[in-house]
Amino acid sequence: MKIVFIINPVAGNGNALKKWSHFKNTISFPYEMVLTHFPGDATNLVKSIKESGEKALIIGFGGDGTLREIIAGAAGAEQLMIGSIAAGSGNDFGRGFCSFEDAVEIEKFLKQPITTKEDVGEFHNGETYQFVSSSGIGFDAEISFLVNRSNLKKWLNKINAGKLVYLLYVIKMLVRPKKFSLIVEHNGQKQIYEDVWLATVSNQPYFGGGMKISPNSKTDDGLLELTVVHRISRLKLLLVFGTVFTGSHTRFKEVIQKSGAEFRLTVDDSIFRHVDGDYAGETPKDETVSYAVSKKYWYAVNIRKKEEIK
Ligand SMILES: Nc1ncnc2c1ncn2[C@@H]1O[C@H](COP(=O)(O)OP(=O)(O)OP(=O)(O)O)[C@@H](O)[C@H]1O
Repeated sequence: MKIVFIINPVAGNGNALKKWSHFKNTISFPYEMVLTHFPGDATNLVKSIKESGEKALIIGFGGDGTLREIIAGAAGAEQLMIGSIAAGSGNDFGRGFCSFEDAVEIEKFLKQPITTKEDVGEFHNGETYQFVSSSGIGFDAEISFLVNRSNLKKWLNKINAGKLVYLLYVIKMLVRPKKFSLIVEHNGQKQIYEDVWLATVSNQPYFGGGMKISPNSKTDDGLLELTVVHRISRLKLLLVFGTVFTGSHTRFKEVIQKSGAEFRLTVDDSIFRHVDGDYAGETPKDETVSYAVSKKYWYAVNIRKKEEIK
């Protein structure tokens, strides 16, 4: 079996490359490494490994966007195992799935490779978008968009305070929110929510660098969870924001959670959208977008017992 590291040199605002330059000196097994050159490159790289039919352990060296692209390329291939070394900014992938700590852990895994068959979410809107952790519209997506293109993020990352930037944009957005009406079609029922701040569809609990937005999500149950936050005052939203790190925000009546294999969402305005924290355009006004579990699975490295991961 070949081992391929895919390194996103811009992940973690360039810290991934620095981390790799140290990490590679600790590897004592044969491997291949490849750098990504542009957004979407990781998907193409993995697709070409998939087409070769060769058995491989692919280790994403980056953040959530890198892992999403790798898994989009690997989905459906039984001969590919996917692992990661957290080298991005938020690194929620490693909170919901297994992530290698160091080269020694990879070596241990290679002696007895155990994998878990995992879900991937997808939605269609002109093209198909895959998401591994979550995809959302509204407040959170607009913040992701602003955070990711922020010079402040780069500067704060240099002093290891990158997470602060998220909080700063939450405050900025509270002053000028763009709320919307949302129609949710789910399990044969249709519900309308007014004054919606955000709607997020999750495959795993974590989002936004450690926020437990969807505490009941499981990565291999064939289900996705929808979280809607609506009809809430700015002050209470801040309170809810403070509880999302522990997952206790779900007790507020303004936070709706539903579980299912498919959600059809329609909004009354053009609203910012993200996939795994990366900007993914705007969801169109009055056009229904279906979010569902893909028919294709992927195989995650399982370096602990399943009970310990969940
Ligand atoms: N060579 C490259 N140049 C520019 N962008 C790239 C390149 N390679 C990959 N990308 C893009 O970089 C984006 C950001 O990467 P990634 O999400 O892994 O890091 P991050 O944003 O720092 O971490 P996190 O998502 O965990 O906060 C990815 O969505 C990917 O499309």
